[in-house]
Amino acid sequence: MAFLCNSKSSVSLCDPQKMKKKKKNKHYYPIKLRRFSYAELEASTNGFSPRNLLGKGSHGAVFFATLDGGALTAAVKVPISTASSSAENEIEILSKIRSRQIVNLIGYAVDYSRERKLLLVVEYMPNGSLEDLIHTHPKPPAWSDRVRFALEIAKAVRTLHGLNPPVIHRDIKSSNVLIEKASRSRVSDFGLAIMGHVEDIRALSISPAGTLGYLDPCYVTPANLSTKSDVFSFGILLLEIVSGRRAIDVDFSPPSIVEWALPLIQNGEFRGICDRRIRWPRHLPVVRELAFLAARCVRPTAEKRPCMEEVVDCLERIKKRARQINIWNRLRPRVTRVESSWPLDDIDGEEEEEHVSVPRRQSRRSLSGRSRKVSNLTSVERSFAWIGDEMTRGSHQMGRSKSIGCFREVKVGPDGCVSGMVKSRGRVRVKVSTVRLSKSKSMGALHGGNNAIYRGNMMTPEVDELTVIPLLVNSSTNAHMITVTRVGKLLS
Ligand SMILES: Nc1ncnc2c1ncn2[C@@H]1O[C@H](COP(=O)(O)OP(=O)(O)OP(=O)(O)O)[C@@H](O)[C@H]1O
Repeated sequence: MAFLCNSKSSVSLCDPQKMKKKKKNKHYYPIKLRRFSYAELEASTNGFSPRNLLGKGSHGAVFFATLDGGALTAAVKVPISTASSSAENEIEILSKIRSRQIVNLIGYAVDYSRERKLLLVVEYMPNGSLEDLIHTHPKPPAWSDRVRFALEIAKAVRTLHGLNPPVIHRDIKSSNVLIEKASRSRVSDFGLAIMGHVEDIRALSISPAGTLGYLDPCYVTPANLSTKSDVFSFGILLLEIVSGRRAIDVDFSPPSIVEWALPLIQNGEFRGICDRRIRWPRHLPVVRELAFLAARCVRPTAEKRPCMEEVVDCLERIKKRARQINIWNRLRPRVTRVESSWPLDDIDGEEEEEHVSVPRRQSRRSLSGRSRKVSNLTSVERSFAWIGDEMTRGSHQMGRSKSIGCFREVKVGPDGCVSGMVKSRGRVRVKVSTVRLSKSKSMGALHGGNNAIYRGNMMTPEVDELTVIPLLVNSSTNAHMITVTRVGKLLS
């Protein structure tokens, strides 16, 4: 049977006959499932050796396999006998879908010797699951990665819901999100997924299923099934991503993540739901928006939850905001405190106090007159703080920022003034006559000379769309590298 494909989606529902015609479209991939022999899979997993075991779930075990003489690495899912219907279901659905957003099916094998079990061969994801990453990894993911993961998962679910007929995954959770080599996340495990129009599925009276903690409370009878059940599970996953706590965790009171997080969100206590293992102060606006989005996804009334399209849009905005904050973090001199309405700086001791350090050529003492804690901000630094504030309020002015080059042939005068040429990677070559490096080590602020201050940015008069930010004075080599950042939109 052929199904329609949304050309914008990277998923294809495939009819092999039509695939030939569509082959040129990069969104379409031919789906040709390979049939492996049981012996082949047995050999490729060293006889399903515990050393090859990647993990166990309620439906069976997953083994690492090396096939085709080492050319193909894969994961082989061996279901427990009672779960063979889940394997059949997974083959049924994954044989029609191919996407970079999901863990695709490569092929299958039938174990004739036992209870005619179906073994699934799926793409191998070398970086484990999101569950491992959030809960057990020694270095938990940073905020920008968390937002990216949330967006990738949301896009995958949106794609599934956007198919014709739609696919409802029914088991969105952190252990079903696997991380590929390039750290991208993909949705896996389609054992419970259902393909079809909601009305048709409801008529089939398939019993509600899912994982405790992620299961939509509205979905208690087959008649209540809708794509909004996935939205609920996604909301739980989002809370897990933000808080770093499990969907159900008896170490917390209340153990249910929804009951624990919602009152905190309603009271605006975003610090309370943040994963404390990572530095977070400046990302509080991001956390706040993620939390609001999660709260909308887990609304008790399914109709009031957003659809995945809306969730993706919202996460795109949050991702932009996180990126702006990251840029701002790089631009902003590290300060003990900023004299602005920045709401995040009063966080218990998380801000680093940074003192001025001096390039090797100058003694610390020779600059001592100028050295200061940066709580005494210069006008430029204050202007930077203004940019940060704008970002927090959601200004999109800083949307386009790109490092395009760095200072070369720079001289630092005894008074701390810097002059030299900017050699950009592109065509622009800017002469910067004098900038005073009022703070060194990893950050500095520019002053005076031929530079003008425009809405908080340092701007060379020669090229009005460049912002010159001294980022690094490499004292070990005496090379003075100053990053030049293009912030065109700010100047509009
Ligand atoms: N394609 C894969 N590549 C690498 N590791 C995988 C792959 N698929 C599964 N795993 C690992 O095996 C574990 C078990 O996966 P499986 O899908 O069987 O169960 P689960 O999702 O953890 O739990 P449940 O079956 O109860 O939903 C996963 O947590 C993951 O660590």
